[in-house]
Amino acid sequence: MAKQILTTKNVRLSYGDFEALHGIDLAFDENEITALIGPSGCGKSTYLRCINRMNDQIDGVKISGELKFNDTDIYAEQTDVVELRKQIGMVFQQPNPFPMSIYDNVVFGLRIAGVRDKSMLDEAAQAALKQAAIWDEVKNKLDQNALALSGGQQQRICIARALAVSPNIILLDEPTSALDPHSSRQIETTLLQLKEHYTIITVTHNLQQASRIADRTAFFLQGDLIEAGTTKQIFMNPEHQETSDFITGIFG
Ligand SMILES: Nc1ncnc2c1ncn2[C@@H]1O[C@H](COP(=O)(O)OP(=O)(O)OP(=O)(O)O)[C@@H](O)[C@H]1O
Repeated sequence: MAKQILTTKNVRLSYGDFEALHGIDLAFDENEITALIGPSGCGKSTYLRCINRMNDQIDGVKISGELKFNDTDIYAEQTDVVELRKQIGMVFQQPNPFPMSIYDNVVFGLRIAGVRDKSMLDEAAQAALKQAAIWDEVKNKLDQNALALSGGQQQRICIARALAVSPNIILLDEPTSALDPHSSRQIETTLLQLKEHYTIITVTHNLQQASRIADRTAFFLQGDLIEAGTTKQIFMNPEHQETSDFITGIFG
């Protein structure tokens, strides 16, 4: 039986007086891709950011409920957020490589963690770039500035940067929405390969993308989780009318 790696129970989040999440119960199995879908403003990104405490920095945010990564209580006082983010990495909508070489981008997290050994860094950089399916394109120019790469290549560098610190879970917030169709498909192929080693949670507006890559899909609407299930069930046989309306394009 698949192992649950992350469980969230009754997650509520308010920005000041505005409650953006109304009590989300959702669990994730290891080595699966889950797509979070729903119309704009329904809380997908807010929920995703709760998982590695990226909302903590926002003024006036209140979060309650239980979020557990394996046995770690994500919001417990003693939880080390830097350590948590090593294990739960994140890739954003806009590729955001740092203005430094490809190599320095990929080993950035390892250096922060104190790794200085050159051969360890080299090995980790090569492994992460291979896993992110960009090694062949950059292996001869690792000292080139990452900002000189195309958008799709930059996004795969960002994926490599997230992978280099050996996370368990990778969160992706619309990772392909700023990319052309060819680059998007390359990222999709990469994600499908990565799920062998990682658990992947991705926000997407692209329903075809969700149906192509996700094992499970969760449909959000106005701060509620309407339903979650296998992608096939959500797309072919949803339990709720709102899900069906969204999938068939009646709203959203
Ligand atoms: N920093 C913030 N301060 C106040 N309100 C916010 C903040 N971030 C998001 N919101 C509000 O919370 C609600 C959920 O936003 P969120 O970005 O999570 O939705 P989403 O489903 O990811 O939307 P989209 O698909 O457009 O990215 C929206 O009403 C949004 O305006």
